[in-house]
Amino acid sequence: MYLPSFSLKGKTALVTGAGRGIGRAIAIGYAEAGADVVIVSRTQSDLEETAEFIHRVGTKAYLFEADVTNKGQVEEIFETLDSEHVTVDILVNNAGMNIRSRALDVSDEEWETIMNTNLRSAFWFSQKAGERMKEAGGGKIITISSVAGHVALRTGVVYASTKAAIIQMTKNLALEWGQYGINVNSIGPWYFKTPLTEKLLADQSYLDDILAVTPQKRVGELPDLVGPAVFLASEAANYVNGQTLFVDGGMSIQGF
Ligand SMILES: NC(=O)C1=CN([C@@H]2O[C@H](COP(=O)(O)OP(=O)(O)OC[C@H]3O[C@@H](n4cnc5c(N)ncnc54)[C@H](OP(=O)(O)O)[C@@H]3O)[C@@H](O)[C@H]2O)C=CC1
Ligand SMILES: C[C@H](O)[C@@H]1OC(=O)[C@H](O)[C@@H]1O
Repeated sequence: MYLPSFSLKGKTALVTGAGRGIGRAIAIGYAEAGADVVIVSRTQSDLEETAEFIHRVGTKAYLFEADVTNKGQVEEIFETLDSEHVTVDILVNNAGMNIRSRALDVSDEEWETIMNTNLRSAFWFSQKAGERMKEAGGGKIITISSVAGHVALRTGVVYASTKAAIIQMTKNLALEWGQYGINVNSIGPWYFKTPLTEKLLADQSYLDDILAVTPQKRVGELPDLVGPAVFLASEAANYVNGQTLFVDGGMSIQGF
């Protein structure tokens, strides 16, 4: 039999930033693929909405209202999961944010906030999940980068630096943890309409600029991202490691 399984039945996935946007879509998509889902964000009402979708699909949702930039809260999530004998088979480091300042205007506080949210939190979750996956004999770790980590965008140097660092962190963790059956990969989206980008994409001239450098001439729809996320979390990606999959309508290959 050649076709590996794309099912996530019997697996438990932890998705950070699952209160809305891409994280919510991935969490629901994983539930539709059969997984139970641990969902993390700072807004309980958002988490409850996501959980409602998961329950309708018929799998379990574990809600954690937490700030991923607070190491104590990250540790508490894993301590609670351990105490409830919940094993994280799949980790998606999705939580992220951006403050779109020009380089000369970036404040130290902006640097800290973007770095801690986008990069440091992903490393902390990866360490916690990775040590457990090593004991369990394997797992999947997926971190959401961006085309901004691969090509220069006008959306901020600090954000771009975090997304480029994610691409390299993915390679290094794959190098160290591949021997334990852990697959560590990243997804690099171009623009998708979410609360993070809604205002930008509502500006027609900005949208025209985006479409001008996008071979598929459209921004992403959330199902376009959930498919690759399910693939990388499934057995179908058991020999994919250290890679960044750009889900970008061809934007990152756009030349002239
Ligand atoms: N949308 C796009 O076009 C693109 C997005 N990306 C990346 O995708 C990821 C998701 O983006 P998107 O869905 O658009 O963003 P949204 O702002 O729509 O959602 C972000 C989610 O992360 C949560 N979050 C943010 N900060 C924290 C924190 N400190 N602790 C816990 N949760 C947090 C938010 O919840 P709360 O604020 O309630 O905590 C929310 O649930 C990000 O990493 C982003 O960089 C990459 C390329 C393109
Ligand atoms: C494609 C980028 O990641 C995009 O740029 C932004 O301004 C948003 O932060 C999105 O993440």
